[in-house]
Amino acid sequence: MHADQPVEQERLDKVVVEIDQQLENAKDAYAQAHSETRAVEGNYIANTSINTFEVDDAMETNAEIQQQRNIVARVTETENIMRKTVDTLTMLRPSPYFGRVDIDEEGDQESLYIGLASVQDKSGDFLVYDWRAPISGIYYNGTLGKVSYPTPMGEQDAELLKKRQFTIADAKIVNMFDTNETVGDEMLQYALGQQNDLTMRNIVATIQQEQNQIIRDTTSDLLVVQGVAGSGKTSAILQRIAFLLFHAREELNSDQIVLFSPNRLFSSYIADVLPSLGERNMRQVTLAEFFSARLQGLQVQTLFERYETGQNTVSDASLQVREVLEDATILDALTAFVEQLTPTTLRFDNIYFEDDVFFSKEAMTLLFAEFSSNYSVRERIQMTQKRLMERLNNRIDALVDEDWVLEALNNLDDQQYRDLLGDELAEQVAEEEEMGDAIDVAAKRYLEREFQVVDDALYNMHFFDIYNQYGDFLAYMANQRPAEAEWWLSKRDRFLRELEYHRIDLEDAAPMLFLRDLITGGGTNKSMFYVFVDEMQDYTMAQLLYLKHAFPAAKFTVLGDAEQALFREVETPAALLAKYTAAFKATKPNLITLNKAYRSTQEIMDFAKALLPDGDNIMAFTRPGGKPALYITDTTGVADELWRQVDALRQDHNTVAILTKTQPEAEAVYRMLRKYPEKFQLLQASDRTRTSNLVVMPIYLAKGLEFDAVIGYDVSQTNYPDSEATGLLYTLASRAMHALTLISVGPVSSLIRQVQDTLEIHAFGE
Ligand SMILES: Nc1ncnc2c1ncn2[C@@H]1O[C@H](COP(=O)(O)OP(=O)(O)OP(=O)(O)O)[C@@H](O)[C@H]1O
Repeated sequence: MHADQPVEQERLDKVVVEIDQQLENAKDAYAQAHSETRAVEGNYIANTSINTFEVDDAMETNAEIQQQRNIVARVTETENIMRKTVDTLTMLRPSPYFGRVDIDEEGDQESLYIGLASVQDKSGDFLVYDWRAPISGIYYNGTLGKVSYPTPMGEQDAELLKKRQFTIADAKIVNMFDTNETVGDEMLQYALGQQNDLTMRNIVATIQQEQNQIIRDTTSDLLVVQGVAGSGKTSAILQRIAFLLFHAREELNSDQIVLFSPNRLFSSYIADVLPSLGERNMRQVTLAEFFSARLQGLQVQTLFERYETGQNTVSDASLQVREVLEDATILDALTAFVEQLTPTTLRFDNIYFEDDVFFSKEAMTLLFAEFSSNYSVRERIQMTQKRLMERLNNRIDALVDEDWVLEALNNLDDQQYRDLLGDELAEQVAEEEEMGDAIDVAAKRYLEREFQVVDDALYNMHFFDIYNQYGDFLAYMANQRPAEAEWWLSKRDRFLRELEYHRIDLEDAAPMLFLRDLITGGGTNKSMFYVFVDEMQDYTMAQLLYLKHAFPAAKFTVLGDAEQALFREVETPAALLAKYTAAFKATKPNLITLNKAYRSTQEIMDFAKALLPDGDNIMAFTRPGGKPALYITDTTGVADELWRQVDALRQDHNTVAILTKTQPEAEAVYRMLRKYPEKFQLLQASDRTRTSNLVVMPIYLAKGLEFDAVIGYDVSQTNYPDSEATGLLYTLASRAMHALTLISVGPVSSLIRQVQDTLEIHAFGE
C-alpha cells in the first residue's frame, strides 16, 4: 500500500461527504422545481383551455398565454438544471476523481484533483476539477518539471511537482501510485487487461499524450487522424466530442455533431461512452443511411453489398468508370456538364395533380428558355421555380369564385371552417360579420390546401427528372473520354436498369446528389458544426467531398487506418493529409498519427504487424499473452475443431467472435455450429445490436469492434489467395484483445505461411 493512502482516503471521505450534502440539496431543489413545473403547467393548461372559449377575452388570453409560456419555460429550465446536477453528482459519487497533480506557480503550491466533472465547496474552491478544464491538461500532457496550461490571459507556466493516479470504487481507494509517465503504465495495463463487454468504455483516466492532442484540438478546420488498429481513434474522438461540448456549452449541443459510423452495430457499441461522461450522444448515421435519406425511394447499395457481390465479378472497364466517379475530379466534370445544359437538354418533368398534368415539362422548358443564359443554370432553375410558384398562385386566385369551391366550403362543418381560417380570423369574422371577405380568404386557403402537393413539388424542385439527367451525364462522359465511350454507355445502361428496381450503385450516389444540388442549389445543412468520419479509408474522395458540401459550416475530423482498407491501396499519412486538405480547401489542417496499438496483446500485434509490408511502424503496448494459434483441419473435421476452440476460449473469456470472410460463410458457420450446445448470434449488416457474447459475423462488419477472443475462420489459401486480402486479415487479427485462434480448412494462406513464426501451429489432429 502507498504510504499516503490513509491521508488520501481521508481527503476522499471529506469530498464524498461534501458530494452527499450537495446531492441531498440538489435532490430537494429538483423535487421542488419539479412540483413547481407541474403546478405552473397545470395552471397554464387550465388558463388556456378556459379562456379560449370566451371570445371577448381572446386578446387578453393571448398575452396571458405568452406570459404563462415564459413562466413554464423558466421553471422547466430550472428543473432541467437541477436534474443535471443530481445526475452529475450521482455519477461522481462512487469515484469522484482519478488523478492528482501538484503544481507550483511562483511559489504557490497547490494540489488539483481531476475527475469526470467539477465539484466546488461552499467557498468556491475546487475539490475536483473537470478533466476538460484547461488546467487539467497538465495531467495528460506534462511530465514532472516545467509545464504550462492555457488561460484567458495566455499560457501560464508552472512547475509540476507530483502526479498521482487513483483507482477508486465505491468511494474507496483501491489503488494509487505516483508516476512520472504522462499517464502511468500500471493504470493503463490494468485498464487494458480487463475483459470486454458488449459496449465500449470511456478512457478518461488513462488518455495518452498523443490522443490528448486529438481531444483538445479546437482550432483545426480539418483534423485527420491516421491511427493503427487499436490505437484509440474511436475512443479519442468520443472524448473529443465530450471535450468540445464542454468548451462551447453555450453555442454547441449534441445535435450539431454528427458521426458517420462504419455500421449499425458500431453505433450501439459506442452508445454508452458519452453518457458515461455525462454528455448526450451525438447523431450517428452510416453513409448508406445518409444517402438513402437524401435519395428517397431509392435503395443505395452499401459498401458491404458491394463487397459481397465480389470485386472479381466486376470487369476492368467498370472498375475504371467507377474510379472516375469516385475521384474528387468528378465534381469538376459535373460542374462542366451542368453549365452546358440547355433548355432542351435539361430533363424537366411534369408536375401532376390528381393524375392530370398540372405544369407540363414543355411549358417549363419554354419558361426556362426565357431567362438569359448569362445566368447560371442554377439561377435559371431557381427563377423558373419562382415563376411556376407565381403561376400556381394565379391559378388559385382565378379559381376562388368557382362554384365547386364555394360548394366545397359549404360542406365544411364549423370546426373544419375554423381550422381553415385559423381561430383568430374566425373570431374576427364572427364579430365583424365581414362574411364576403372571409369567404374569399377561406376559398383561397381551401385551394392552397388542395394544391399543396403541387406547391410541395415546386418547393422541393421535383420538376425535373434527376435520374435521367444523371443518365445523360454518364452518356456525356462517354464523349468527354472517347477512348472509353462504350464503358460509360454500358454504365449508363446498368444505371437505368438498376433504377427500374429502385436501386442505385454506391458509386453513383454522391455524383447524382451533387448533380441535383448543382442544378437546384440545395442540399446543404448549415446547422452541423462538427462532422466526424470514422473509417475514412472506406470513403471515396467524391463521397467525402459531398459530405463537405452537405455540411458547409462544419469542421471535419476524419479518422481511420489506411491498412484496414476494404478496397483501396494503402496511402502514407502525409499523402492522405495533402489529398484531404486540397479537397476540403482546409485553411487549418492538422494531421495526427497514432502508431501505438493498445487493444491487443503483444503477441497478437506481432502477428498482425508481420502481415503488413510496413508493419514495423506499429508499436504494440507491452501486454503479454499467448501466441496466436493456427489449427489446420479439413472439411470433415472443421465443425468439431471449431467447436473445440470456441469451448476452450469461452472458459477464459467473456466475448468470443468467429470472424469469416463473407456473410454467406458466416451463415454456413452458424449452421455448422447449431448441433453444439451453445447458442451463437449470427450478425449481419442490418443488425443494430449485439446481444450475445458468442457471435459469428463477417470481418468487415466487425470494423471498429473488439472481442476478448477472436477465431478467424478459414484462413486457407483458397479463401485468402492473394495480397489483396492482407487488410482483411490484419483487421481480423486486430479485433482480438487477449486471444486469437485461426482455423484453416486445407492449406493455409501463403500470407499467413510467411509469418508462421509468430504463430503456434497445430496441424491435423493435434
Ligand atoms: N488511453 C487509453 N486508455 C485505456 N484504454 C485505451 C486507451 N486507448 C485505447 N484504449 C483501448 O484500446 C482499444 C482500442 O481502442 P479504439 O477502439 O478506440 O481504437 P481504434 O483506433 O478506433 O481501433 P480500430 O481502428 O482497430 O477500430 C479499446 O479497448 C480502448 O478502450
